[in-house]
Amino acid sequence: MKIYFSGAIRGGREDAELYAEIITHLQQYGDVLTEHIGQMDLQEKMITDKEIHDQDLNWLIESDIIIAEVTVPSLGVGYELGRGVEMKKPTFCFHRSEKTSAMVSGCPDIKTFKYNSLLDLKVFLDEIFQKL
Ligand SMILES: O=c1[nH]c(=O)n([C@H]2C[C@H](O)[C@@H](COP(=O)(O)O)O2)cc1CO
Repeated sequence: MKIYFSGAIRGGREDAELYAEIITHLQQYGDVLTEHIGQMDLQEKMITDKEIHDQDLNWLIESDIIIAEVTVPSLGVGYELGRGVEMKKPTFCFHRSEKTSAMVSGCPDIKTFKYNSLLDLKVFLDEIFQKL
C-alpha cells in the first residue's frame, strides 16, 4: 500500500510535529511516500519548484490512497487534493478547525472528518485502513 500524506509546508509548519505522528501511525499500513512532510527541520532542498511539483505528482500517481491534514491551509495541499480526485484516488481529509474549505468538505469524492485529538484521528485512520 502506497500512501500519499499531504500537509502544509509553505502554508505554515505549526503542525509539523503532528504530521510526523500521523506519518508514523500510517507507516503500519504501508509506505508513506511523502515522509519528508513530517520532518521538523525540513529544509527545502536545492531543487527547483518544478522538480518538487513533478516528483510529488509522480508520487501522487503511484499512490493507492491520499490522507491529508488540512487544518493549516495550504495551496499545495489543495492542489494535490484536486489532482488526486481527478485521478480517482481514495481521498481522506482531516481537520481540527471548526470548518475547512467548502471545496474540500463539499466535494463528494473527498471524505472529510473533523477531529479533536490525535487519538481520535488514529481511530479514524484505523477504521479507514481496516475497511480497505
Ligand atoms: O518543498 C515542498 N515539498 C513538497 O513536497 N510540497 C508538497 C507536499 C505538501 O503536501 C504540499 C505543501 O504545499 P505548500 O508548500 O503550498 O504548503 O506540497 C511542497 C513544497 C513547498 O511548496
